[in-house]
Amino acid sequence: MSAIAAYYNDKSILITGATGFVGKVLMEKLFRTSPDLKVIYILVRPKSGQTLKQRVFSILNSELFSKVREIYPNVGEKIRAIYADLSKDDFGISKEDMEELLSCTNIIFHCAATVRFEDPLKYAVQLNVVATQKLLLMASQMPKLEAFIHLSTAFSNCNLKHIDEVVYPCPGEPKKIINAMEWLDDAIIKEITPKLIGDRPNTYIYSKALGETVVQEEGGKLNIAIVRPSIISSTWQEPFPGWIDNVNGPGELIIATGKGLLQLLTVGPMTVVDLIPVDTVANLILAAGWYTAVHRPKTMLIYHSTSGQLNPCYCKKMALQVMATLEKTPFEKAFRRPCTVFTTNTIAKQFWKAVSHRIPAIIYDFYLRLTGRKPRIVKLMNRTLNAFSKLEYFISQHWEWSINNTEMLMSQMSPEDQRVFNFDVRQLNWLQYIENYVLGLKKHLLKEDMAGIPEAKQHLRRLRNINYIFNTVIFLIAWRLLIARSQMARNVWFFICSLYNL
Ligand SMILES: CCCCCCCCCCCCCCCC(=O)SCCNC(=O)CCNC(=O)[C@H](O)C(C)(C)COP(=O)(O)OP(=O)(O)OC[C@H]1O[C@@H](n2cnc3c(N)ncnc32)[C@H](O)[C@@H]1OP(=O)(O)O
Ligand SMILES: NC(=O)C1=CN([C@@H]2O[C@H](COP(=O)(O)OP(=O)(O)OC[C@H]3O[C@@H](n4cnc5c(N)ncnc54)[C@H](OP(=O)(O)O)[C@@H]3O)[C@@H](O)[C@H]2O)C=CC1
Repeated sequence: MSAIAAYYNDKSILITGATGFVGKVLMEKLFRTSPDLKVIYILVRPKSGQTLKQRVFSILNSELFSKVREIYPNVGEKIRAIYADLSKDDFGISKEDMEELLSCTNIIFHCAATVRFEDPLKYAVQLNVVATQKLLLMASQMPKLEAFIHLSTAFSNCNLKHIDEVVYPCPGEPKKIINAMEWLDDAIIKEITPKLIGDRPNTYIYSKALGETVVQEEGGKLNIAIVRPSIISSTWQEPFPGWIDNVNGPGELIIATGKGLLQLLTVGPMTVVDLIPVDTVANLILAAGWYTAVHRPKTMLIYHSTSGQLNPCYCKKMALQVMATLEKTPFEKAFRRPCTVFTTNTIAKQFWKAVSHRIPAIIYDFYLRLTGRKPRIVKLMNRTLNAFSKLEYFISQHWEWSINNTEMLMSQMSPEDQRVFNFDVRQLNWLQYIENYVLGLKKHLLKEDMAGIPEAKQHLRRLRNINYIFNTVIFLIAWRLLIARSQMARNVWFFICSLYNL
């Protein structure tokens, strides 16, 4: 049997962020590989009118958990959902729940965070720094704790081009920043945010970097490891290929491309996009938890969960595969036919943004107004272009991450562990993976049925015809105006007419 799977059997595991993208996959894998684990405590808040119980119920009844339900129909009995809001002082956890957590927890996986790039700095610090600090304090009072795994991001030091497995100094001492966030006025915080975050692109990345410093400085005698994934994407293999329920990052751009909203990609032919499948990340987290608890390394280890070093995914190749998949299995109700222009030129980019994005959106909204409907495309286009400009940072540059610790971890695992908790991305076939990713977005996120494909194709054919007609009309108008103004154009026109005896 796998030593890692055996390790988690009989353990009480605390997961924060278990309702999120990574947390769900982590929990699913734990139940599937270590069904004899004692309990998984999850810190959850009520959300969108759903109680804790309803949230857990909908996760356990989702497609992601279908294999777990087969193996283990009463899986719900092993989950203890504990009310907690990490943005509150003491997380709002009741005294009894806190006592149980402190006395029973063996391992903590800290996945919760706010991942929105542009949250106000105060909120990002509250969630990604202060909550981490409080969780460390809780952990220090847990007598049975064996390991604390903190999830950060590979981009926490994206101001550097080569990133080692160390915690780098961050502008601003966490304690001072936390203090300042408590008493400074929101308007002042907003004003000083660009100065504070310095050469990091947004408040999310900055707060994750600060969070790492807190882990290093305040981890004390705890047995800690940090896992830094790059751009987390749909599942590669487990529990089945292509699962995703999150629109963050590439998903947002692929959907916008499939719906014909985004027709531009600012990448060169050799630009690498550092994708890492979510099941690979979960496997690495579990392996790191086992290694930290069992081998107790003397210093805190940082593991990069990235793909670029071992098996790079070239952005242009990826985009072409996205387009090829969309050709076979288009998304429904597209605004325009999917099409991508590749450029790295700033002027060309602005031109395409205006000509193939904003102008068609304005025309379509005008048409909606004329037909008595509510205009909505300009707003959607602005959102898409805004999201694109925020994500562009991560595809227009290149980073290198050291993977010594990750490789060391793999070498410490038995062949059986390497198979069950596989995070070796060298085995990944990107073309097949991207196809499954696009299909996964269609199925699990957009909830589109494969039976709707003929209708979606028909819709795209209509859009193509409208496009032809539109382009012909524009060409004729432009030509007519040119003939009216230029003798040369008139001569060319008469020449063409004489050729055809018109
Ligand atoms: C061919 C392709 C190749 C791809 C090539 C791969 C490139 C791939 C690069 C990725 C690179 C990431 C690398 C990060 C690495 C970490 O560690 S990041 C962790 C993950 N976090 C993220 O990815 C978060 C990124 N997103 C954000 O922070 C925010 O969405 C943005 C981009 C700043 C935009 O913020 P915003 O303008 O405030 O918009 P937001 O509040 O998100 O949306 C408002 C509403 O508009 C909707 N909306 C937003 N955008 C859209 C849209 N495009 N369409 C429709 N509705 C939309 C929302 O659903 C929302 O609706 P409600 O929920 O209010 O009903
Ligand atoms: N996604 C990515 O591409 C990457 C993510 N990461 C890191 O991985 C981790 C997980 O990210 P991911 O799963 O994608 O993020 P999600 O946004 O999907 O999940 C975030 C989780 O944090 C929880 N959470 C947020 N705020 C609170 C709060 N106030 N109280 C309690 N819980 C809260 C959410 O709960 P709720 O459901 O209630 O909102 C959710 O469970 C994060 O630490 C992130 O920084 C690193 C690199 C890339």
